[in-house]
Amino acid sequence: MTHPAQPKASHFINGAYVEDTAGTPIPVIYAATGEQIATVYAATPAIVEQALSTAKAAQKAWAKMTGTERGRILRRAADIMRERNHELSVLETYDTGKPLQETLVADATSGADALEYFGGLAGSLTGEHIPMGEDWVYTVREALGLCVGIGAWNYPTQIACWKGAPALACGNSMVFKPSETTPLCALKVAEILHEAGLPAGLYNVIQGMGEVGAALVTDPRVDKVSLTGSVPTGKKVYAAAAAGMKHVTMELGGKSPLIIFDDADVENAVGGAINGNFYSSGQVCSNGTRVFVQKGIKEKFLARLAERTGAAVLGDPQDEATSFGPMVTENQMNIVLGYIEKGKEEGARLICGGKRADMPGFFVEPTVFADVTDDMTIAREEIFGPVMSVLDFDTEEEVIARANDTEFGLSAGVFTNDFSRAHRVIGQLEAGSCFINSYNDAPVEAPFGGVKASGVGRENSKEAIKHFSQVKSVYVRMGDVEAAF
Ligand SMILES: NC(=O)c1ccc[n+]([C@@H]2O[C@H](COP(=O)([O-])OP(=O)(O)OC[C@H]3O[C@@H](n4cnc5c(N)ncnc54)[C@H](O)[C@@H]3O)[C@@H](O)[C@H]2O)c1
Ligand SMILES: NCCCC=O
Repeated sequence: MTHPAQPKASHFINGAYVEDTAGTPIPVIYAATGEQIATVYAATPAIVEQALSTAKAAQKAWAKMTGTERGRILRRAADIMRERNHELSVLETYDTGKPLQETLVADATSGADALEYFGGLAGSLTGEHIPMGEDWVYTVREALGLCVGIGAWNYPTQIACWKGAPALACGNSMVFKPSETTPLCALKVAEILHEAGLPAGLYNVIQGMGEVGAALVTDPRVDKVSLTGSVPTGKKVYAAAAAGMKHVTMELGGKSPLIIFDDADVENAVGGAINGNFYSSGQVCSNGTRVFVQKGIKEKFLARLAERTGAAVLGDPQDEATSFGPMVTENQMNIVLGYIEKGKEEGARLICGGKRADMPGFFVEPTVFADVTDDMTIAREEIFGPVMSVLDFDTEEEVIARANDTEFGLSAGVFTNDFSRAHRVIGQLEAGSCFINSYNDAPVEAPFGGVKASGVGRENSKEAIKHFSQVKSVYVRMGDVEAAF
């Protein structure tokens, strides 16, 4: 019998599902059991062409509609997503393995927030009037044209919406390629947008691996590329986009610092460290995986952390009582287990976890290492799994320098009851998305993105509008034109 997660077809183009079984088959594996639950096919060159030409053709009429008309469709799509939250969350759980307890509150709901927020902004995208004596300049905020979105596998619904909603609000069209690991959820986003009244051709989803992504990025009809992925992929995609002088947004990886001072509320700091390391089984780009703890509270912090981590419920992700799911794939599990072995070999002290869980599926126990030093592999490389490194520090000055000593700069957090110190420290941290006495909040109203190797541009908030539109300026002369001859 066909699994309920099997989509009607692999691609969604020009307002309808499209299949082309000549493409490479992509198995969809449910991470909690290892069972194949669906198959999609990578886009053939014919499918890539169909998606790009349809998106190119549809965009101009969409940009001519008023922002209010465009926004109404996005807000309708948000309402449908909220009505279907349970069904979409179950699918997200099949796609990623993340527990339903999480997907019910963090995925379709976050996608709906983006559609609602950018739908609300669409009618207010105006230019300005600049007086120049009796002459004047006016500016117009215009769409970029045809945008490509390429997604990572940890938040397939959210990424499809975080890119699609601002792109469409500004009058662009989009071809979105989900990660080949989680190809299912973006198709539902496309289906819902069209059900809400989006004209055909404006939001298309095609499947495939890196080659399909590369074919999209290098196509001369494409005006903008927004990638969520790793730093190595980001470097390739950014270079390819630059060759065609395209706009980019790069949402990439991180190895973010979370700094806990002696005066912090220990219970809150432990909660922040758990949210910043074990949510989505550690598969979150902004995770604060280098937890710097001031020596005075180190042992108290570790004891409470081990106790609370021991309360994680590993199990069937579709059971709402489960609070901790598997790694997305067997490969990702093996990468994470490899890092855990490295941590042990390099002399970090294992506080809890440290191995594959004894159950079916790709589960790795939530793992905490203490006495981690800055040079250890687990403190330098992005693991993208449930492995927390706890490092000691003495002074504020020292911890700021060590926190910044990385190529990455996505996020950073500080826990302290001294608010002058909190702002002083955050002000010196090289990171794009920061937290004080909290960790990993990502509301649509706040800009999200990194500095240094972690990325270029911002998603969410009014900032995202700047990255999906451009400004035309028009000088208007009211008098005669003077010329030299
Ligand atoms: N900053 C953020 O917002 C954010 C959010 C989620 C994940 N991430 C990062 O994503 C990474 C994990 O996701 P992943 O393993 O799917 O990343 P990845 O870099 O392997 O792949 C990302 C996407 O890029 C595509 N791709 C690969 N090569 C390409 C090429 N040459 N041209 C065009 N597209 C290409 C892949 O098919 C996939 O869809 C982590 O590093 C994580 O930190 C960042
Ligand atoms: N909820 C924000 C997740 C973004 C990165 O993985």
